[in-house]
Parts: sequence; C-alpha cells; structure tokens
Amino acid sequence: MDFMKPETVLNLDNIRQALVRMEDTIVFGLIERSQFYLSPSVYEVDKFSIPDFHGSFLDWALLQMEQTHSQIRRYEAPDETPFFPTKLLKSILPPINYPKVLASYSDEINVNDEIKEFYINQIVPQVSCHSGDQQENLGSVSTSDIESLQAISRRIHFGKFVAEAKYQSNKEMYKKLILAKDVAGIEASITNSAVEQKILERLIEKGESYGTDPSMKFSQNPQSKVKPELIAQLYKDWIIPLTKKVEIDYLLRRLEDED
Ligand SMILES: C=C(O[C@@H]1C=C(C(=O)O)C=C[C@H]1O)C(=O)O
Repeated sequence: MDFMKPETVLNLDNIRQALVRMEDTIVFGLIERSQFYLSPSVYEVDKFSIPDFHGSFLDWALLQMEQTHSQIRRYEAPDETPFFPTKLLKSILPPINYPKVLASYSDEINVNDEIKEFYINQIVPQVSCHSGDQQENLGSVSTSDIESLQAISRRIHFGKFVAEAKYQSNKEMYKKLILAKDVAGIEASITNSAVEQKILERLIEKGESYGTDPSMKFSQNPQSKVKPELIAQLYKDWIIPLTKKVEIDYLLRRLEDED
C-alpha cells in the first residue's frame, strides 16, 4: 500500500486487500514458531542477567530491534506501531513527509501490551511443538516471536486506517455516536460479520495448504504444523477483537481533530 497516496490508503477495499495479504505473514510466522519448544526462559523476567536492563529476554531482544529500526525511521511510517514507544532513538535518515491520512493522535492508539500478553500466554502455548526449553534455540525462538508480534501488531493497528475510512464515509453518523460516547453503537457500526466470517474460512484454507508438506497432501495423516482451526480461532478470539478495539479507540477521539 502506497502511504504517499491518501486516496488509495483510505479506500476500504484496498485496506481489506492489505489485511488479506497480512494473513500470509501471520500464518507462516505461526508455522515457523511451531517448530520450536515452548521456551519459557525467553519470557521469564530477569532470567538472564542483561546489563542495564530488567525484563524478559524477549523484551530485551524486541527493544534492541525497535531501537535499531527507529534509527532507520521505521516508526515514522503510519502503519508501524512500536512496543516500546518511549524508548525509540532518533533517526539517522531524514524524515519522510507522509501525507496526513490519520488523526493527529493516531500514534497514541497502541494496544501492543495486550498483543504481547495474548501472544505469550495464549498463542505460543498452543502452537509450540513441545513444552520446556531448547537452550540452543532461545535466540531463534525470540527472533520468530518478534517477527510474529510485529506482523500481528501491524495487522491489528491497521484498524486505524479502517476506522478513518469508515469515518470519512459517514461523518454525520459517527459524530452523533462519538458525542453520545455510544461505544456499543460505534462497535455495531464498524462490525461487518460477513467479512469476518470470510476471513475465518480463508484462514482455515490457508492453514491447510501452507501448514502441510505438499508431498504429504494426499497421505493419510498430512502433518499440518499448526492446526488450521487454531489459526482461525486465534483470529476470532484475539486478532479481530483487538482490531475492532483499535477502531473504536480511534473513533472515540476522532472529533479532537474536527474544527
Ligand atoms: C477490519 C474491518 O472492521 C472489522 C474488523 C474485521 C477484522 O478485524 O477482520 C473485519 C470486519 C469488521 O468487523 C473491516 O470492516 O474490514
């Protein structure tokens, strides 16, 4: 998606196509993670002594990644939302003047703490292949987790673009709902159950085709690496609800930018 062209960025069909493409990254990321053990050491606070840092190995590795990427202006992009927004570093590259597409407060809409919580406590235990640690794989596990966390975060925070597109298409209705602080009304207006159902059905198909070794496709027991139903369930229970939370949180503040 070309964020330099507001007219394409706020087209709901374009946004939905981008969300479909993000499914592939998320599904492959979960399949990648499924080859590793649960690796509780990665998530345990202060398990490893790291100079000038208190937290889990995953948090430390994710912070290093975000500080490095912030210096090449990754988090100036409107579709990137950091897990450690207060710890980013100054970019070495000159700023890109992205056209103003989202509301002025959009960077403050950040549900990454909730994303990390459900990823570690709900997703990892269900996709990892064995309980326990594989000492030699802790680095690979954290790298795999970071890739999945960033892909899931980008997908969920794309809800800002969805919300802005919906707001632009029906300002009067949303102004009434926002002024009335009608959260249920806003949630009902942004919900499209047909789109959600199609997403869940497509995810099962993708989980079946991506997660199974093609040479075993017609065997009695294709070794699907992550149960397709599990991928759909994770979207249903976590990814879609949090995307809608981002939409609602974004819309509730939208009149801050209206004259
Ligand atoms: C993203 C949208 O908004 C809502 C959230 C969806 C999701 O997270 O997949 C799908 C449909 C809507 O209920 C949309 O309308 O496309």
